Amino acid sequence: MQESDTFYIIERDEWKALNEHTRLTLTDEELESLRSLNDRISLKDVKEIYVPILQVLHTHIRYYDERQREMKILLNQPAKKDPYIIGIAGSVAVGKSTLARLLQTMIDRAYPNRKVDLITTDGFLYPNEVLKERNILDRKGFPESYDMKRLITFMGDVKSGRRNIEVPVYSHKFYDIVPDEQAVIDQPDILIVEGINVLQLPANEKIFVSDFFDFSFYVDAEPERIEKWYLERFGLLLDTAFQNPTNYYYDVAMGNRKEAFDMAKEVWQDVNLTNLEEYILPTRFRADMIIHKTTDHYIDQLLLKKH
Ligand SMILES: Nc1ncnc2c1ncn2[C@@H]1O[C@H](COP(=O)(O)OP(=O)(O)O)[C@@H](O)[C@H]1O
Ligand SMILES: CC(C)(COP(=O)(O)O)[C@@H](O)C(=O)NCCC(=O)O
Repeated sequence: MQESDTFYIIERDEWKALNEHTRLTLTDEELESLRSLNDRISLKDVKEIYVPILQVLHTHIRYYDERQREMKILLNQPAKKDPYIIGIAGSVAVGKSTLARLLQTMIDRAYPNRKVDLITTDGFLYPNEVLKERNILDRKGFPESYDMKRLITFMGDVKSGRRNIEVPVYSHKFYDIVPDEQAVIDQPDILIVEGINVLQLPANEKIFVSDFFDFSFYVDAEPERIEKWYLERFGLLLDTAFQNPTNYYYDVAMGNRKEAFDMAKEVWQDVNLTNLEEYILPTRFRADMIIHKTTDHYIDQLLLKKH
């Protein structure tokens, strides 16, 4: 196994060998139901990559529980457990939400008595109306397009066990925050927080979102590959959700297909790639684990923080 000062650098073959030591197993039916989350996730990946990831998380969660228990005794505090928070960062279209849903399902299976919730930080984007007012509608996803103060307050509220916390909901279909709709987070035992910005330092705040993370992932790939996945997803949406007359991209879907893809390529180049290079990639080494993907989402290497 190779290593740098801060990371173990583990090639796929070495990583999958770890599965031989893991006590966590999944039945064939469980594996099959995980795949139904995204029919392109291979069962081989679940066995070779995600089960050992779960084992790493399991080790961390066990020590977290133990430390919490001892600290509460030391401080004479009631024996209540603070939620364990997992962050997932990476570019737009790199596969964060797919990983988040997969981990949520797997953790749910591994800890049947714990409540595992998932939120995405796009709910903390300012509504389009505010972005327009500030003249930054074309900067959606950049640091200034998020209400970071609200996100950080949310993180503190979850950690301190507040009940029924309301979180705004973003719709990719409407390309905007959905008015009058809220997701409710109510004292989860484990919370997964997924978003391009979760390892960033907010401009006007003194603390990081990641100060609240107990473990964090960064999903990594070469930008040319991510662009391909972005365009593939765009093509899929052109044929489905965008066909709905209420969709933000309805006119694009009804128009010329080549022009639609030209527009998507421009958005990738000017918005998402620029954001990746300037603001997302620099946060990569803050993660506890970096999952590196190559062609067709094939995971070829994992980096695990040593300390
Ligand atoms: N492990 C994977 N295997 C196959 N396809 C994947 C995988 N992860 C993501 N994808 C596909 O890549 C695209 C982007 O994934 P998504 O999870 O929506 O990314 P993000 O949340 O980072 O924007 C989607 O079309 C998704 O189906
Ligand atoms: C809402 C987002 C900023 C967040 O992306 P996500 O983390 O959900 O992949 C992104 O999907 C987005 O809308 N970017 C703006 C440019 C575009 O239309 O792709």
